[in-house]
Amino acid sequence: MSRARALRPEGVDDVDGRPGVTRPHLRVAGSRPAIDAAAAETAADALLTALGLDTTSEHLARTPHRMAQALIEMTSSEDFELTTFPNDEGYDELVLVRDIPVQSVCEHHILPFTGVAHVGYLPGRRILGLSKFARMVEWHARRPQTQERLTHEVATHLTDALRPRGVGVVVHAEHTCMSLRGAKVPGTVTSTSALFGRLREDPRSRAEFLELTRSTP
Ligand SMILES: Nc1nc2c(ncn2[C@@H]2O[C@H](COP(=O)(O)OP(=O)(O)OP(=O)(O)O)[C@@H](O)[C@H]2O)c(=O)[nH]1
Ligand SMILES: [Zn+2]
Repeated sequence: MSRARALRPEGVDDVDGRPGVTRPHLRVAGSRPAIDAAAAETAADALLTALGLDTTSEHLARTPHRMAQALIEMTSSEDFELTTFPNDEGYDELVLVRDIPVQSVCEHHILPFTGVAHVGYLPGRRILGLSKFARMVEWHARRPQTQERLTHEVATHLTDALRPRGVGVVVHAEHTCMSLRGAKVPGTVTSTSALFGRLREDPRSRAEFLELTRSTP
């Protein structure tokens, strides 16, 4: 099953003949093969055993199952319909949805990173259903990621879907691979941004966007 089909450039592709409703497009890297939950559980059992845990004990008997299910849940996003509307009023100021929760997993350690995303755009011919900003962030976050790629993917997705005059995405997140292990620096926040169009090129729009998205979790 393909995750979704590619959007038409103008972002008015349809789902079941409904104009303005699209589904997320394929990732540049290609769609992911089907998840094998049974194999994941067997592998989790082997990993726990290799770590010296007794998965035959009553306490841990279902831990390989839970572990596999938890990892599947944290790295699987649900498709959604991306509803857009015509910008009949010609609204041309910034639309910004702030503090969207980010829950992702770093692809280097398969450990969570969490924080917030601020997503905004300067509308062109179409506007986006407000709930879809959060769905879009979640869709790109629920897989092994880097924060940079996540930020860029959301900005690209919004650009493809709406062809707006400008797009800006800022993500502030804490990586548990840095806070709980390794460097062990809890409280460090990584900030990333992707700015396209006027939000990148026009100094006033850029400054306004960055000022409004400065806050961290
Ligand atoms: N750029 C980027 N790096 C990340 C992200 N998530 C984790 N990393 C980093 O990926 C790097 C992997 O480096 P390695 O040296 O191979 O891994 P490691 O030996 O576990 O490194 P330490 O974490 O320093 O102990 C680490 O520096 C992580 O902090 C991310 O979203 N973006
Ligand atoms: Zn990591």
